[in-house]
Amino acid sequence: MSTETVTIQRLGAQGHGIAHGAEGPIYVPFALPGETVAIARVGNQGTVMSTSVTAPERVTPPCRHFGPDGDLCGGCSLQHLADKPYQEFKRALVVDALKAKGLEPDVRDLVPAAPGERRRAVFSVRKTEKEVLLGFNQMESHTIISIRECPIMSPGIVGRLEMIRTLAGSMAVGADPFRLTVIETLSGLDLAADGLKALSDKQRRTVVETVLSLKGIARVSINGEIVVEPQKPQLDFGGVTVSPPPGGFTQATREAEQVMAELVIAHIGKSKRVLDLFAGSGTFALRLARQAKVHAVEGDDKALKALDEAARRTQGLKPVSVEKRDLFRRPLMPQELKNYDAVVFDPPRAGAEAQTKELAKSGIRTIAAVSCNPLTLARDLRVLVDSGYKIISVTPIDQFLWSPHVEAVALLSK
Ligand SMILES: C[S@@+](CC[C@H](N)C(=O)[O-])C[C@H]1O[C@@H](n2cnc3c(N)ncnc32)[C@H](O)[C@@H]1O
Repeated sequence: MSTETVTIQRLGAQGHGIAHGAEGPIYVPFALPGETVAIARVGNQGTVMSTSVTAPERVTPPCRHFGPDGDLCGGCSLQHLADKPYQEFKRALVVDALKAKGLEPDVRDLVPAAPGERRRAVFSVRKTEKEVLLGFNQMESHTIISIRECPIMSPGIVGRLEMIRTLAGSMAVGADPFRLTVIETLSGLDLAADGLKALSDKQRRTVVETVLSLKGIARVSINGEIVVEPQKPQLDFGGVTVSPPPGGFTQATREAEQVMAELVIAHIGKSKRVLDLFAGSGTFALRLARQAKVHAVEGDDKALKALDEAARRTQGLKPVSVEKRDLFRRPLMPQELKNYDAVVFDPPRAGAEAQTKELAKSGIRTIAAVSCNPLTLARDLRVLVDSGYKIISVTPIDQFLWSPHVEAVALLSK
């Protein structure tokens, strides 16, 4: 370890300050561009010991768990940056990724997120002799910071943290950590635990009794199996009610989902036959089915079943068909793509490389690409642009407040 004084030049993709050292970049978490800081350095990582020049963009973090003045909760990395530069940083993640692939389309302003919007959280849990730790891993560590507040999460989750902690404690087997995904649905909280050892019959009964004694829990599942379900969890996709499978994918905020859906629907316009690829439980497919015939393709059986069931139950939708398919290994081929006028695709972080190569050979005129990873989005858009598609706009959307993650919706046509 060595100590030195550095000036921060810019923010890196993870939201860390970057100083230019003699041997390359030095990454300094919680330091901002323009700040001069004394750091303790190990390799290319610096820890701030003191600050002699403070950036005017620095603000007081709203959460007691944040940063070195808190307990280094790893849930957020950018609470110390003022709104405007924070929003510019997020937009630049998209602009820079596109630029690196030679693309300079019209990138709109970031659609911002507000505190209290997150309806989905993935907690780390561990039961110790003294207490149940429920929170997020400390930055770059396995230590769980047991949270008492969280400004990004919805009041429906934060207001029930103690209840969730009690329930998590009743599920824990030994001292091994596990993951607990909590989604606030219209009918109550949907809790899905993963990575837990099998419960004894007695422990299962305790979990069921605990849930039934509490208010506001819709369902508890463990390793994908429903343990107790006082209410079916329900989500609303543009007026269509869906019961998602345990632990299934859900957009993290309703607000971001709504913006993404509006952009996609407006672009797809009057197209009559629409393909939704990586469809999940139907976030886009079910909304689009109000105006078009939709074929939804997805790799997760249970998500697709939820989509199908919601489509059958809802009056007034155009026909919706579903197909379970691994789109990485078996993308839809140009011959199959002939049947559609428009496509929306919303892949996981790895992107949709195989599928975009086939879309590039198709005659489909209208494409909406939704992405949570600007790097793979840029790679996939490059393929489409090279085959004659024009990017009309790219809209960055903040769904993960104060993290370095950003969503984007790219609209293309040819
Ligand atoms: C980012 S989510 C989007 C889901 C949906 N569009 C939504 O907005 O709720 C990505 C989806 O891709 C699915 N998926 C992941 N890998 C896949 C694959 N190889 N083939 C098909 N679907 C896949 C996941 O199950 C997940 O539902």
